[in-house]
Amino acid sequence: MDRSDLKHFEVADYVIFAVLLAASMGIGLYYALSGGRQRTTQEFLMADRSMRSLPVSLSLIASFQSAVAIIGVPAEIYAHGTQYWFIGCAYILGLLIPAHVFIPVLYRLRISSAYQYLELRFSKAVRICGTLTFIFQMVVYMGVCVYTPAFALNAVTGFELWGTVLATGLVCTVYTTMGGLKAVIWTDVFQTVVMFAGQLAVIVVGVQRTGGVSVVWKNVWEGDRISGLNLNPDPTERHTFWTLGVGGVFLMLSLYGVNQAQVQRYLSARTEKEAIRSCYMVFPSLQLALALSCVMGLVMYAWYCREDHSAELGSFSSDAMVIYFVMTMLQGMPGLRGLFVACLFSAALSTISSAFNSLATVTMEDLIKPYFPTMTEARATLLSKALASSYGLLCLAMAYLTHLMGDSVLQVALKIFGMVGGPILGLFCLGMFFPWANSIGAVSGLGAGLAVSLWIGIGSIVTRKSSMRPPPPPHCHAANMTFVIQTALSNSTLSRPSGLRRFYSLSYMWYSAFNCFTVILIGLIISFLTGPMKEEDVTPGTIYPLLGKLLCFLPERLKKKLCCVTPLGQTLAAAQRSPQQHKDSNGQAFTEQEEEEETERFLPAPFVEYETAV
Ligand SMILES: CC(C)(CO)[C@@H](O)C(=O)NCCC(=O)O
Ligand code: NA
Repeated sequence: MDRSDLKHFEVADYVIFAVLLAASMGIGLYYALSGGRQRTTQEFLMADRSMRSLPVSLSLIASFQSAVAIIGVPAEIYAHGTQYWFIGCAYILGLLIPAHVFIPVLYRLRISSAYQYLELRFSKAVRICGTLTFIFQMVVYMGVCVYTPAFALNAVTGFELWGTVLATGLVCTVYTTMGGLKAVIWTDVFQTVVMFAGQLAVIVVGVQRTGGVSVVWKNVWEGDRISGLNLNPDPTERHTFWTLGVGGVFLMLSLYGVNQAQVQRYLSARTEKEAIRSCYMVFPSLQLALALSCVMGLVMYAWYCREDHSAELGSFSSDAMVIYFVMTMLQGMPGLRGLFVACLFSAALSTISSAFNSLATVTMEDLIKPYFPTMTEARATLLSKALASSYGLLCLAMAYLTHLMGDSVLQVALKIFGMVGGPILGLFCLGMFFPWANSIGAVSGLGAGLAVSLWIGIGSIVTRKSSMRPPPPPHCHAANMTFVIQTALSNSTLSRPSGLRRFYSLSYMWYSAFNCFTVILIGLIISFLTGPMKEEDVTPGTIYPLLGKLLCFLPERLKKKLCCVTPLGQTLAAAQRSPQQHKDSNGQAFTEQEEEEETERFLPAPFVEYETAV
């Protein structure tokens, strides 16, 4: 196909794309002018804690479903078959655990930033380390998110690369800064719908042009794209049921359990029940999103395996190939190319806006407010807006860094989640599940976890060349044989890595779990060496009695000795009873039902100060 034709967009395409941008800006403007007009940080950063579960759930899936997933997952399926789809299994525990463990603890503490938890449980120093790690994670991830759609579009259609990056960053900065979290959540809802519509359009047109569902199925089956359950226990095998279904749970926990972008949404819900319900509602939408991207990869394979396209596709990375496929497929269908571009940008914008807002929140709540307790609300809000927009500019700079990396974008994003998100998950688990962990243990654990994760991560990049798989086959029947031979050859010539190399070749899907356990292990060892925390020193409400629940068969006395029995409701009641922990203690007993409305009264001392300072 003629390259110039790929660049050809009709009026309808421009209109659809313009509608997306205008609607996003419009929502931002609406929330800038309605409600409290974004004059308090409670509104700007927490949406007045008034959200219902449906918008929150759509916003939750939008946060980590960016153009990386829209392009990267089909590219993965096209090249390596449907094994990646098994990550859907990880969504079950990966959402149930946040809903029933992390949300109850964090929601009842009435915090604004997830990292406030770390101060309550450990100390200021741990909180600051946690916050800085999170900022690092999100800033690097944001770079990948803005860069991906711009790069892929540029490679295929010749769209101006840095112009696209700049436009994404600016539009997003404007509506995020104007409308606060309410605008972020409602634009997410709209953008998620556009995202699904765009993917669906490509699939429907693609199946039809390839010759119907049966032809697609026949081609992908003969091309060996439908992967069975791979139960190989080797942890260096990139995608198996274990790496995806078990390692994936930890990836999901680091994103849906403790990542500020998500925690902030849970906290913006009007009740704890509503927050939990929104987490449940993520499950079907996330499965749908995964299914759409996987099917798109299969349709793409079915289309290209009919004849030899290597001349056409030769120069593209597999990510750019996805865009090339879509643009070819939607040729001559006015509006649909525009819809797909809108889909890519919806995915990117909804992720970046969550990142901006959560970054502004943690910078404000964790790094600025505690040190300027007398700051007026007006000034704090102005500063939050300034922060949201400066992170916007920073993300443009990070896009340039991603430009220099060059791996499959999906792999880059998931590696960032595992390398930096894994240790943060470990820190929260250490605090919530292990009452003995102390502050020194937490800081050393996090430090050790980050060091080990950077070691493996960088080691894997340096030694990567040798472990790369051969490129995907250009067509299914004939070329399939050469593919099999190539794979067999590369497997035999590539002798099993030994020693450090084997360590470096750990599947990136294990990064979250591995780094989480490193933090817990080192954290516990250091805590026991420096004197474990005593139960009475732990701030009530910050421990989830996981061990108590897991060891429910042990006799009560032994469990008490292990100090892991206090259920969450009782710890809150204890906060109320203990005078040095709680200022407005009035000795009144409370029942489970009252808890929801009453938590504010049972806040431990540090909170009462925050809340009154606001
Ligand atoms: C984060 C998961 C695994 C959750 O389903 C998925 O959305 C994904 O693969 N995301 C890739 C990163 C991104 O889309 O930015
Ligand atoms: Na998104």
